[in-house]
Amino acid sequence: MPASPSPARLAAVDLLDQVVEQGRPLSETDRLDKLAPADRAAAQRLATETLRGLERADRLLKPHLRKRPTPRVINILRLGTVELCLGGAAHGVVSDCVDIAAAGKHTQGARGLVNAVLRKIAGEGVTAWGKLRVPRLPKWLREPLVAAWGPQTVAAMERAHFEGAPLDLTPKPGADLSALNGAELPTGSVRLRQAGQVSALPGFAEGDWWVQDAAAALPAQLLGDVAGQNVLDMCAAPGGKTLQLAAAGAHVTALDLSEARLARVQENLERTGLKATLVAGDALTHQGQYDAILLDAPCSATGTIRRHPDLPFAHEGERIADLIGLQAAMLDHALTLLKPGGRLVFATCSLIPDEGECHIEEALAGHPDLKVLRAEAPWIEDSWRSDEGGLRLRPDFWADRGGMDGFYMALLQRG
Ligand SMILES: C[S@@+](CC[C@H](N)C(=O)[O-])C[C@H]1O[C@@H](n2cnc3c(N)ncnc32)[C@H](O)[C@@H]1O
Repeated sequence: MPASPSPARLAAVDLLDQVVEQGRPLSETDRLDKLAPADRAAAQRLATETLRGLERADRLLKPHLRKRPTPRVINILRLGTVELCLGGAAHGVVSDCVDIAAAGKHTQGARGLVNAVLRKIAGEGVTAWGKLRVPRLPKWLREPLVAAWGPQTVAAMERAHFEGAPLDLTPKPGADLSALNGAELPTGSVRLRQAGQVSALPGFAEGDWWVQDAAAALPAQLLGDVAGQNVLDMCAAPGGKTLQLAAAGAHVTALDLSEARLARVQENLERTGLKATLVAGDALTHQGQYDAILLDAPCSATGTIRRHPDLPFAHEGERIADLIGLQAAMLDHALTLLKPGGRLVFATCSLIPDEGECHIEEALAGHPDLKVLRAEAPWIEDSWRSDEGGLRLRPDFWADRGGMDGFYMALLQRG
């Protein structure tokens, strides 16, 4: 009888099948729900590391595979290859991958192949790994990014994607995060290089902080002092920016189309002891008048590939044109909800200018009473400023600190 493989590795191979073979993003999986929290975190880490290194793994595996094995066997080999090349202990990785093959009706026959290939990788592949090129973005995304930012910048972005992302936390005002031994960033986020299971970290249960990339924490800060103001967070879930605005003393209306995602905002509010009014509804028809609005519009999320390396595999950009139309319509409607003199931050976690800079150029052309305000904060670097007055953040920025998500944001005011 074959030994049982580790639940985390087995789940990670299932996740790879889902992403690479079925084109389904990791965020849509329920495969991890029944795992213990530590296994869930390990499976997630193994799957994301394998997706980041997939191009390199395939290059190392190719000379050892005379006939192409089934997709499931390839994914077992990819997982094992990446783990070995990132320093995994050869005996444990190889025998577990063999056990994963042995556990499947359609993969049992490939046990010998998995064993032989991974032993070779453990012997020779590990040195070759570091000499291979940094994995590239797929063509559908690489081409428009090269057109927008040039080949050198895109290569730097790809290096940042391959590095992966640290865990950034936004502290609740007044909370003491010293037990986490993180590094405080100039923008106020606290960065942890090695995090593990988030819910086991000190201060999680007490609601002292929430997980939020350092770049994602900036749009809410651009609104400035919101204490006592009525603020609409127009696409609020899962709620990182709602929490920031509530913690800054705003009366927040947190709107989102998805009731299921709003439930996560509610959980986050309860855990942190913060307050906001939750509204399930459509940003395109919502009514009201607000002192300030944060529009963190749905987008391609291409700025988050460091954390979500499944994204380029899960689709080929076919929804981006629709998203661009939706973002423009949301911005137009948001402007009608703003009191005279009110401020609006438009933001997307995208690397594509059509989802960022271009919207602001068009909004300025279409609304003569609209202006872009110069964002002022001590942590803003000149290289972040874009021509139309917004901030363009890229994953290759802050390279020596561990990078940041790609984001676009602009602070607007109606006359
Ligand atoms: C980029 S996410 C928002 C992230 C959030 N601001 C945060 O910081 O946690 C975009 C959100 O827009 C919501 N959404 C999509 N279409 C919408 C619509 N028509 N009206 C309101 N919300 C919408 C999605 O459900 C998703 O939660």
